[in-house]
Order: sequence, then C-alpha cells, then structure tokens
Amino acid sequence: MTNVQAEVKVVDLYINGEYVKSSNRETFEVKNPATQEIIARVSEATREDVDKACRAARRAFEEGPWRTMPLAERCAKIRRMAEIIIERKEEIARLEALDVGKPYPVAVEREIPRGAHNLKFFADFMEKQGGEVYPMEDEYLNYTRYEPVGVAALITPWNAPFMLTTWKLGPCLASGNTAVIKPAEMTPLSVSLLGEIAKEAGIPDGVVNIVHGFGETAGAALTTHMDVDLISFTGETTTGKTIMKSGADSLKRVSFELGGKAANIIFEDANLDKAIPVSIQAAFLNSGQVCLAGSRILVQRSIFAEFVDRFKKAASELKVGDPQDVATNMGPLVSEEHYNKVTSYLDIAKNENSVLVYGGKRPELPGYLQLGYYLEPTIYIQENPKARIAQEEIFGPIVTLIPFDTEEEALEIANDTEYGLNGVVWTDNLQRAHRISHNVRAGTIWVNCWFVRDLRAPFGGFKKSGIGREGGHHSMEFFTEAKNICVALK
Ligand SMILES: NC(=O)C1=CN([C@@H]2O[C@H](COP(=O)(O)OP(=O)(O)OC[C@H]3O[C@@H](n4cnc5c(N)ncnc54)[C@H](O)[C@@H]3O)[C@@H](O)[C@H]2O)C=CC1
Ligand SMILES: O=C(O)/C=C/C=C(\O)C(=O)O
Repeated sequence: MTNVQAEVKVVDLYINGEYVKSSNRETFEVKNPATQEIIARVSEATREDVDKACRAARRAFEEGPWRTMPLAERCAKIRRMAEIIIERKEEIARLEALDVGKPYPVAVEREIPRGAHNLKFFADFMEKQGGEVYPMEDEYLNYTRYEPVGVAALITPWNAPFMLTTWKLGPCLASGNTAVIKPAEMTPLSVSLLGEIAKEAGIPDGVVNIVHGFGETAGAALTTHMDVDLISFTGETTTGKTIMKSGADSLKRVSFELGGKAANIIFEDANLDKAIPVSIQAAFLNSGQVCLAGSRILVQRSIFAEFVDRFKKAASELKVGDPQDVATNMGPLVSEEHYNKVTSYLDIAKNENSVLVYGGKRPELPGYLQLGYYLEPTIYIQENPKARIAQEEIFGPIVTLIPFDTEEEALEIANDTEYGLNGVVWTDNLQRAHRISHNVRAGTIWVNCWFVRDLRAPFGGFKKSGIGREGGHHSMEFFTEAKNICVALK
C-alpha cells in the first residue's frame, strides 16, 4: 500500500513567470479526501493578486513576443510542454490521486497522457489551419485571418483538474492568447505545475498565469476583470449562470461546459457482454464524478432482470480503496461537503421508494482510510423517471436503473431532463441506433461505446449543459477573432 503523502506541500500563485505568495500572505488548506490529512497550504489570491495576474497576461499579450511569434515556433513550445508532461506523468498523476482522490491508474494511464495530448493536438491543429478566400471577380480579393482574442480566464473544476485545464490551455495558447488559470480550490496541485512546465518549455513570462482561491473571491475577481476578454469555464450549471452575469458588463466571450445527467439506453438486442462493463465504467469511473457519467441507465423491460443481476455482480467486483494503490478502481468522493451532498441522495432515494440493489453505505476499509469520504458503488431501481435521483446531477457513485418498454418511451425518458451533455445507446439494430442518436437532445451520443474522444469532434452540451463547443475548429473559433481583409486588385 502506498501513501505518498510525506510533507504538507506549499502551493503558490504563478504570476508573470514566478511563483509568488499572495499579497496578504493568506493561505488555505487542501485535504486528502482518502484520509482527511492536510496535504497542502495554498496561497489564496486576493483581488490585487488576480489584478496582477491579469495585467501580466495583458502585457504579455500586447507587448510580448507570444502573439507575433511565428506559429511554428509557438507551437513547438506548446508541444514541448506536452513532452514534459509525459516525462513527469507519474509525478503529476500522484498529485491528482492525492487531492482529487482519483485512482492513480486512471490518472497515469488516462488523464495525464490526455492532458499532454490536449496540448500537442492543438499545436498540430493550429499549424494546419488556413483561412477562407473569396475573390470578387478580378476586382477585389477577400481573405480571412484568425487572430487571438486577448487574455483568457480558464476556470476549471475539481474532478479532472489537469485534463480539463490543458483542454482549454492548448487552443488558448496555440491561437496566440495569454491565460489566467483558476483551478478549483480543492484540487490545485497538478495544475500548479503548469507554471514551471510552461517556463521550461520556453513559453514567455506572463503568457501563463495561475491564481488559486475560491469562486466567490478569486473567481469573481477574474470574471469581472477588465483585462479579461474571454472566459472558458467548466463546472456546475449554477456557477455558469453566475459567471455569465459577472462577465456581462464587459461583454466577455464565454464558453461553458456544464453539468450532465446522461441516459445510457440498453435495448434488448444489445450485446450485454460489452454493455455491462462499459456501463459500469460510465456509472462509477472516478466515483461517478464525471460530467459524462451514464448515471441513468434505461433498460428494456424484457432484459431488465438479467441486466440488474449482471450489473450488480460487476459493481460488487469493483475494488474501492486507496487512490494511490494501483489495484483501486474507485476512490473517495472529493470532499466532506460533496460527500454530504451525494449521500443526501440515499435518503432522497429511500423517500422516493427507490429499490436499493447494491451499495448505499460506507465500504469496509483499512484503518488509515476510515476518515475518507467513501461510498460504495450504489445502484437503485426507480420506475419513476421524474424521481429526483433520476433527474438531478448527483455527481457520485449512485446510478439509477429505469425500465422501459418501447423505443418511444426510452426517448421520452432520455430527453426528460434539463441537461443535454451526452447520451449512450446500446443496440445491434443499425437503424434504431441512428434514430435514437438523432432524437436524443445532447451534444455527444455514443453508440455501443462510451467516452471515446476524438479531439477534432465538437464537444459540449445542449440545454443547461453548456454554451458553445470545444474541440478542433470549434475551440479555434472561440479563441480567435476572424478578420476579413478585402484588397482592391485594380
Ligand atoms: N461539461 C463538461 O465538460 C464538464 C462539466 N463538469 C461539471 O463540473 C461540476 C463539478 O465541478 P465543481 O468544481 O463542483 O464546479 P463549480 O462550478 O463549483 O466550480 C468550478 C470552478 O469554478 C470556480 N467558481 C465557482 N464559483 C465561481 C464564481 N462565482 N466566479 C468564478 N469562478 C467560480 C470554482 O472555484 C472552480 O474553479 C459538475 O456539475 C460537472 O458536471 C465537470 C467536468 C466536465
Ligand atoms: O473529454 C473531455 O473533453 C471531457 C471530459 C470530462 C471529464 O473527464 C470528466 O468530467 O471527468
């Protein structure tokens, strides 16, 4: 068993190429959610610190070499960041396991390499971009340039801090913008390293800045700052609403990736040998703290009993434990507050007459994990798709199984939600797969698979799951201003 915590780490702000303390020397503590031990003291950005970071980013944008640097040179530096991340992936993954409680294997095999890929992908992508050309007979020629917008605020949540921050930083930097990053207060460790990684890769000072702190203080100072031109935010839908209001006075451009409550629809002709293990992942990866989680499983009634038995057995085989242990499938929830929120749904489920199939309590764990925020993988059956556990984003290891009879009914239940981030469908009927994909109102539909990502594809949500799209040219459009140049040829 590994317990990597050795000493309490010191995490500072990264402003204009240097790690610095906050102006009033205040810090906040970060805990290991597996043990409740204090693992870090983090400099808490004041309004003045956020102002310094934004002004550094503005100067680096206006005066520095970044925006005007040849594209190939800029992209080479971003690719170098990606290489350094791969060189340091074990260290970064350990940190992600430490403050998020994410199982180390998930971090080291999946999310940190994806973080590196996020940067490399957008460096490669930007180098291949051309523009539009519109000749007007022989008299005029129009051509388009894509120029950076300015200073971007990149605000990210705690569930996949490194991966989600680099997903924004890649297109932001490759387009020639500068950035002020604000990671979630509970999980600043891995993102904090992006300062030194940027420096080592030769990114000029001021291009990447990192401020730590709470949403209402550091976050609000950032989203109202006059030097910030655009905000790329991933987090809760309610926070998105607040940020939209904060950015309104200065007309900031926004891109929002918000919550989800995906339907994972299993038809009677589905290959259950594939559907069950993938649905287990979709429900319990990162303890269900995944925006794309398949947290409502709609199962055709003719196979419902078989599905429940097999799904329950597969859930019982998940190993819940120390996130640093390579054998662990499921770690703790991220914090006491989140644990209280998630476990409040156990009572809600009971009051709604949901049938508990599996879990619903703290797992038996070794002594040193006794204070961890653990919950067993938990499965309910609920006939009523309007029940709160079938409607609200729980963001924990609680999944609701809902039986249905017909395709029409499945579609109606799938769409009966305020969210629309993604959906999943399992069927061997090609026509039905397309019909369902066209009619579920969500930004991504996975057919006979889940969480397969091609970074060229649009990614984002319908309804309350977001505004705008990220990925490929969608990210590029967000992070650039299109300029048309019209030249008289005569
Ligand atoms: N659609 C997507 O791609 C994804 C969405 N999410 C969503 O994120 C949520 C979980 O993450 P949380 O960290 O709880 O989200 P959150 O909305 O509480 O916080 C996200 C970030 O926003 C900051 N923030 C909070 N209030 C703010 C304010 N008033 N002004 C500026 N910044 C503020 C926080 O400090 C944090 O850095 C879930 O709803 C999940 O579905 C998570 C991952 C991916
Ligand atoms: O693949 C993406 O771009 C987003 C993925 C989101 C998560 O990994 C998550 O919410 O955990």
